[in-house]
Amino acid sequence: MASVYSTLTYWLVSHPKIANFTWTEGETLGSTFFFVFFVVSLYLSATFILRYAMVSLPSLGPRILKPITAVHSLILCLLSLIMAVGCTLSITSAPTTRLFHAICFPVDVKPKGPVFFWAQVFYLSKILEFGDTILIILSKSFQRLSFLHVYHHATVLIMCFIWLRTRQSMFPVGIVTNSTVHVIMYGYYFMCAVGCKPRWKRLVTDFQVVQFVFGFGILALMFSEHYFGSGCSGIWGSYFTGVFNASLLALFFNFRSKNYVKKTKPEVIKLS
Ligand SMILES: CC(C)(COP(=O)(O)OP(=O)(O)OC[C@H]1O[C@@H](n2cnc3c(N)ncnc32)[C@H](O)[C@@H]1OP(=O)(O)O)[C@@H](O)C(=O)NCCC(=O)NCCSC(=O)CC(=O)O
Repeated sequence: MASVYSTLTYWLVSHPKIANFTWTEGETLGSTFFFVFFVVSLYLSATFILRYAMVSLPSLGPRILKPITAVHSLILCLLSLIMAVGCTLSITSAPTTRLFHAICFPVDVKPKGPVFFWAQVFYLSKILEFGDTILIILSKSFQRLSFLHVYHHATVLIMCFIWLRTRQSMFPVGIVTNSTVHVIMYGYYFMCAVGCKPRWKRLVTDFQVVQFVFGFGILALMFSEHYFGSGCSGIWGSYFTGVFNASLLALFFNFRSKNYVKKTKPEVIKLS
């Protein structure tokens, strides 16, 4: 057990590429406002154009699409697992006095080291998640191309860029919780794609809702430390995350009530 822990810690935290990672605006891959603007615009316009082009084009068919969808979901499931473990170890293997940094970075924090490395991987993984949208469109499951889906995929990339750009406190906890939820979510999608649709779809949605509620708890802790304690880095980024979190919570409550809450039929009053 100890050797598994030390091997994982070496490959996911202490490896020189991770330990010496520095996020530098304009130098690190995807680290400019232009990049984010370009990628998000490309995503939105490609989604819009493909969506309408596919109306008159034939669907690729499940024999081609299902294996691609399965591989895509499996890759994201495994990548999410690696990010969840990597970021957790990066937080916990730091000296105990720095554990609180997972919630509140000092105001003069430098964007380097393992936690920032995992934030960069997490940020780039959000571009890989755009594949979900392409697969939905190619399969012509247009009812699944919801506002929630497109809004989430586009805005989450902007949020991750802001995390890095503002050295935003709290993002390590965000990476661990979201990656953990995505292990379950992409596991669910993988099983759907290989033809064994799980019965625990509702549980996936509930985990997603819990992560947003939990996010508010952490946000409150961070704000209290920022305004009544020694101060935390990236406070304006935290406001963005808070608003995004609230909008997703509202959209997921709506999704939940539409998908799982049983509709009771109005009682028929018998007139005798
Ligand atoms: C249970 C959910 C995860 C998914 O709900 P859905 O209604 O979309 O689920 P569903 O049962 O229709 O999905 C099954 C279908 O998805 C296909 N499928 C498989 N892999 C996929 C992938 N990587 N992307 C998109 N679709 C995929 C399967 O082949 C199957 O098709 P077939 O039915 O033909 O066999 C839910 O909680 C949810 O998140 N709903 C919002 C919709 C959404 O886009 N979520 C992801 C981004 S939001 C997010 O990610 C928030 C977060 O950060 O936690």
